[in-house]
Amino acid sequence: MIDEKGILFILSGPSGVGKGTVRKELFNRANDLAYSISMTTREKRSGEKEGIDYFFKTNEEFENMVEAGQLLEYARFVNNYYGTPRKYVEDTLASGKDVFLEIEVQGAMQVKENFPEGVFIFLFPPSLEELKNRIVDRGTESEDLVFERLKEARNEIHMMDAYDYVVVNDDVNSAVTKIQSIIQSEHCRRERIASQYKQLLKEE
Ligand SMILES: Nc1nc2c(ncn2[C@@H]2O[C@H](COP(=O)(O)OP(=O)(O)O)[C@@H](O)[C@H]2O)c(=O)[nH]1
Ligand SMILES: Nc1ncnc2c1ncn2[C@@H]1O[C@H](COP(=O)(O)OP(=O)(O)O)[C@@H](O)[C@H]1O
Repeated sequence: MIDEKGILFILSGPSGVGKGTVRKELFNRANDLAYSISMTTREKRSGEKEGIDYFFKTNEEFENMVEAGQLLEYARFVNNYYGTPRKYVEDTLASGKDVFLEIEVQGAMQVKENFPEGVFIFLFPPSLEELKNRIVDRGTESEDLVFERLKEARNEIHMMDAYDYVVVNDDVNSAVTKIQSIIQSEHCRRERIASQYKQLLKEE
């Protein structure tokens, strides 16, 4: 058995581009990835469940976690906090399993500082018009918040250069297939197969 850590994959991109949709489809297909469930102070949307979609926290609880260093990264996004639990990510990677984060851009940049070996994937909208339609059609935001999120999206798209891969989310299935290919390529790139080969030679 070769002692290998899992790989950290970070899917990011503007709000409304389809990160949640793509991530859910990816997890329908892949059972060898661990999804890191985030903490948030935003209100639970109808149909969302504690510990499945998010861990829902009060501002005070969230700030205490930040203070105690329990978050790998966190960001304020449209008046709410969102953050990734450090221990879950570190323990799961150490156990050899890949971890998948779906987070906004500011947080992804913090992860890049702490985990430069992570694989950063930017989900890109087919167009800004389509991005706006998706946010409006989802119907979870008031008109003001749609405007806020679109403004944020323009800033986020500028950060694209910092990513390892860009995937256009024109069609959910093809975006997920591309992400699965990225995951496969990264495993090959990190020479897990090569190290297994070395192990085999040693055993000869
Ligand atoms: N930095 C950071 N962003 C997160 C985290 N969890 C979710 N997000 C992002 O926060 C943004 C808002 O999430 P949410 O309110 O669920 O809206 P939606 O993803 O646009 O449906 C999205 O871009 C999420 O990807 C996290 O742990 N850290
Ligand atoms: N490839 C796609 N084509 C058309 N609509 C999409 C696609 N991907 C996502 N959507 C829709 O766009 C809206 C925003 O998607 P969501 O996953 O909530 O985005 P995000 O998590 O990035 O904020 C949802 O209504 C979703 O059904």
